[in-house]
Amino acid sequence: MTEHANNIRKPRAARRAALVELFKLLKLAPLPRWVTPALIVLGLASSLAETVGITLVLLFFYLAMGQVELATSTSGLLGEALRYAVNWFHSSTETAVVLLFLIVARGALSFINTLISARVGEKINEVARNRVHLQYLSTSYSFFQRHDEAYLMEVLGTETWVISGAYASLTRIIVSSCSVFLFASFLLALSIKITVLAVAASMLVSAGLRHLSLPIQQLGAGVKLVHQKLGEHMLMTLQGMRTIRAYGQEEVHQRRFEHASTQARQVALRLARLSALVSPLTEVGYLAVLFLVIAFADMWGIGFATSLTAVALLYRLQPHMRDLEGNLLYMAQIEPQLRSIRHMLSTDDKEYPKAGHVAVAKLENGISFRNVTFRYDAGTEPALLDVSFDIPAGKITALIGASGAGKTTIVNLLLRLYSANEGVIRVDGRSIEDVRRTDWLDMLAIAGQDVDLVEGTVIENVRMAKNDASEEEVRQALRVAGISEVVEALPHKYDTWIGQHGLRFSGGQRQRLGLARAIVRNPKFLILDEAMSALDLTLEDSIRRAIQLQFKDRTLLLITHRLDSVRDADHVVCIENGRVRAEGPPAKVLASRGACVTGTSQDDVLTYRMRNTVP
Ligand SMILES: Nc1ncnc2c1ncn2[C@@H]1O[C@H](COP(=O)(O)OP(=O)(O)OP(=O)(O)O)[C@@H](O)[C@H]1O
Repeated sequence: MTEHANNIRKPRAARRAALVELFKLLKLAPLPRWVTPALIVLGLASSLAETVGITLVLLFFYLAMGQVELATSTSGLLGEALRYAVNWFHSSTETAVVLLFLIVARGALSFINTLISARVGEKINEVARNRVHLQYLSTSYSFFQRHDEAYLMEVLGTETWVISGAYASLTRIIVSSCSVFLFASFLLALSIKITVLAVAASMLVSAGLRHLSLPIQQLGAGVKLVHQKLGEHMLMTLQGMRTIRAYGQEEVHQRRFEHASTQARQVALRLARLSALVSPLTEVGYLAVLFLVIAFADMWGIGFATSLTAVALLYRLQPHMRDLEGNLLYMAQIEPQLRSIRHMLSTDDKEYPKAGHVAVAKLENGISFRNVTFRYDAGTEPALLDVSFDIPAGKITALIGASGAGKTTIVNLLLRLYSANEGVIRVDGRSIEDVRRTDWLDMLAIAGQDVDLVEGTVIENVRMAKNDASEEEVRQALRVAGISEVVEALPHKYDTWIGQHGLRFSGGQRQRLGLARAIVRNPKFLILDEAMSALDLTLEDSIRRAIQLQFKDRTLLLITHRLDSVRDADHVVCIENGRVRAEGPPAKVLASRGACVTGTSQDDVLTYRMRNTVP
């Protein structure tokens, strides 16, 4: 599903919103106080060098042609300045040297400006990227259930890069505005009439050009959506490679990808076409202003030298106006991206797991669920309803029940991926929400039927549970999980690359790697959620016994469909349709009829396994 957070604003509102979003994002990496004034001063200095340069170019030509009187006949304040300059520069060579100096100075100023802007922009990018990543790791787990993976990838992987572009654009807007201001001042110093005419005509051109804003901005939002769609297809191909090939769906997926890819090209092309129009249209518009000024200057009887200076100033003003228009349009275009980064970073609309404050280091009495009700989504049927049961410390508790009964939901609550809507879960008598989350998670480990192996080596995967585990600890954990011989026989042993999702290993081998990961943590509370469902019964028996031996006197929660495992347990809890059906010693629970028994018969085990081992 594609996220639709892209309501289009009016261009002016979008530009303003983009600037507001950018200023809010700039707070992420507070800028040194000198940055903005320095950028403005540099912008002004560079524009001053340019405007003075233009005046000197004219003087250079007048001197070279031996027509110094043209310089002195220029009107207004600029005329005064030229008359003053004539006293300083006696030859065109002297003027050329100063001109060269001004050109070099302008280049140096613009270089420094770009460097500062890039440095600040990249810093903000980095901080924003890190913050978004941290946000992903720290918000509630349900946040991810509500958001599209491709959208999350797009925001973190692509959109955070936009901020430096936005900042560069902002600095260009500052510099161009400084230039426009200085050029306008020089023009004003030359002739008020010409300035009024040029400003009025320029405003008309600018207003016309802004008509391009809305379509460009809409296409900007469109680019964001098609990129996201393309991302979804990429993820589907990479994550579903095995299924796609098993069902011969390559052609269908290629067709869908190509369709999304074509859409991406078309939208990008339309955007490029419109954006490309900005520059020539601006040029034509401002050239029209220039001709208008020439015509009116002639009509008003303004002298040649004054008209020529005005034309030179207006001509050089053009690129700055183009730059200003282009950057304002770019701001409108990237507003949706800036908005989604800010949305992702905002903390007001998100929930965070409670950190808890009570320190815990051991589990002495056990865990109790009391009248716990939990819904994954508000308004839906509860996955657990008024559930009360105990997991005694230092004992093996088997959690049984038919598929969909609510067993994994109980584990999810224990892992604090979610919080109960009603009721309370207690750890040694204290609410699990009050217990310090990090302490609690340090005490437990989980292995499940779906093993979340990550791309990396065997040893890296096992060490995910304990970063500083020694090689000996890893070896021992692999031994208890019954996988050490398999790993030792591999050419690269512990450094074997396990491939995407561990697909270089069989399902049962993957589960045993997951078990080794849980074991290496040496937890006080071990949860095995059908962690051996892909193993043959003999192997499962021997590993289970090895684990029980290693974790003797620790708290074990086994979610299983195996009758033998249930019989071996000290305590059994049977869940049916989100409610506790029975609880007590194995003999008592297994004697009850219904879901508790059908969920654990050997026949069920086989049916279950056949179902789960189909590729
Ligand atoms: N992330 C989720 N969002 C919404 N509903 C969910 C989610 N996970 C599970 N459910 C629903 O909650 C109910 C209990 O699911 P749960 O995974 O706890 O069952 P289970 O007993 O572990 O099943 P199984 O033995 O098949 O793994 C089911 O109706 C399931 O559809």
